[in-house]
Amino acid sequence: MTEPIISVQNVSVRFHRSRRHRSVRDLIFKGQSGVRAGEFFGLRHISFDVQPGEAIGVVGRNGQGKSTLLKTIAGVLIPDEGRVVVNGGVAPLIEITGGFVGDLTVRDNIYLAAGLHGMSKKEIAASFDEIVEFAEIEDFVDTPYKHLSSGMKVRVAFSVVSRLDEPILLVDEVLAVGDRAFREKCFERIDEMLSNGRTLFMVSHSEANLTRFCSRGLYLREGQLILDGPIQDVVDQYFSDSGDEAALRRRHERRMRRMRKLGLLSDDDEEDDEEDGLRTVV
Ligand SMILES: Nc1ncnc2c1ncn2[C@@H]1O[C@H](COP(=O)(O)OP(=O)(O)OP(=O)(O)O)[C@@H](O)[C@H]1O
Repeated sequence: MTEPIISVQNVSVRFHRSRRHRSVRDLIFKGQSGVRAGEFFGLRHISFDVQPGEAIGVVGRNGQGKSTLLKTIAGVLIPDEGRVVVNGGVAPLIEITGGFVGDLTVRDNIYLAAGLHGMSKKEIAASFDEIVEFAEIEDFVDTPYKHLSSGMKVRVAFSVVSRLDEPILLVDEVLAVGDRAFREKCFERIDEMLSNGRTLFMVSHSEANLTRFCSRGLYLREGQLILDGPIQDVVDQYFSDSGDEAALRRRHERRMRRMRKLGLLSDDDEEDDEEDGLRTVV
């Protein structure tokens, strides 16, 4: 087996319910494990390795630590305990507003975001038209970023980040705000990146997207990794644990079967449901 591209060893992240930042006292006593009053584990004793080229889907109900895990891999969050080793650059499609400055124009933001991720001015200039064209924001390049719609912001972010020549791609569910046609373009871009040997980490609540892109799944509950296995096993376990979501899925499948019977849907349209957006963050 080759060296893992990502190694997460016994990682814990603690959050405080009412405080954004830890106090000096907390930092001094940081070595202690366990939580103090008001604290809780965002991630708790998580361990796994990822081989280059693997595509991993992260599942779990709201607030169970999925984004926190992606942020520790992106290096945005430093774990309180344990170690995250990432052997390669990361293209983080997470927290869309993160790398962008509202008062700067779209043009300046493209240069800024791509530059922050190590692209030279020359490289950005060479890719600029393609980035704008992919995002379909030709008429808005000189508009302040803050005046874009949320869908347009996601387009710009995805277009820039997916252009980065990094071996690891992190995708949170931000693409949910994009429209169907743009989502499909993004999915095709992700397919291309995977076929070029990229390693993918994707957070999604959509079985269709998880099984389309990922071969392995990680299931988080209350910050703990409760299952690491083939994506279909992980998805099945997740849906069968979440009673409401399983019911929703069955209802959706019944509706699809009915529509297919009536000739209103081809097999290819099957996955087109509200859930199939991803959440992207830069
Ligand atoms: N910076 C922070 N400070 C305090 N608590 C936080 C912080 N970031 C996340 N949390 C909390 O940690 C828990 C896990 O959050 P996280 O965003 O990782 O969940 P998630 O699984 O991605 O959820 P969702 O599906 O709703 O996006 C939640 O209870 C959240 O409120």
